Amino acid sequence: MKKIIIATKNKGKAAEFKAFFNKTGIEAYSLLDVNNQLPEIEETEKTFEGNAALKAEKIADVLGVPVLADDSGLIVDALNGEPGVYSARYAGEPTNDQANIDKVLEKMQAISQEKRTARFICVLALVIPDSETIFCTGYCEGEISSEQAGTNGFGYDPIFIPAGYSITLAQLSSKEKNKISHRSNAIAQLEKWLQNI
Ligand SMILES: O=c1nc[nH]c2c1ncn2[C@H]1C[C@H](O)[C@@H](COP(=O)(O)OP(=O)(O)OP(=O)(O)O)O1
Ligand SMILES: [Mg+2]
Repeated sequence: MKKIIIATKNKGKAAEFKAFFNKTGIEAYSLLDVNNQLPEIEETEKTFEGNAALKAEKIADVLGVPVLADDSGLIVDALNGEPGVYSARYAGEPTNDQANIDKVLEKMQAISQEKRTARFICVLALVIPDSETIFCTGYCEGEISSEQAGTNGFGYDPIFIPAGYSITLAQLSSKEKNKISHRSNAIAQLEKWLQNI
């Protein structure tokens, strides 16, 4: 495979995928780089797998080339798994990272630090025309901070302290985040598939 489209409009995700594919010699483009008229995709499924497949398949149908999609989110134990599959629109649409962070912190105000366990999940769907869809899943364990800190990364990074650290993902460099993130764990599995394609 020489070229892949990442079916995302999220700049933060696109940058993380490009950093990875740069090292493999596969050219990676996100939907932010593609000029074609592409359909708006409504994420109507109730699972990460469902939405990842939906995003990859719709774009692959139009472009006819290999497409990788990422559906990801934050799972907070004390919130019964919320925001989960609805992470991007937790505080409503259009997506607003700061409003989402504020909503999580607000709902967790009364929860003590030892009960603030959480994890990020990343489900990747790789669609290669005329072949079966491949799924890979990665996790990053950690906890929700009491206050937001840091400006790197995107999404919920400013309130997520990865296990074994005392600072948030948004206080780590992109290189450090990419060593431990749910996305890089999922990509590590994908790499094994890519070697055989
Ligand atoms: O590494 C991460 N660091 C912080 N937050 C993250 C991360 N990974 C996912 N998240 C959050 C962002 C968004 O609130 C939701 C993903 O939603 P999700 O629909 O998969 O992505 P999206 O709508 O931003 O872009 P797109 O669908 O075009 O790929 O989880
Ligand atoms: Mg989305």
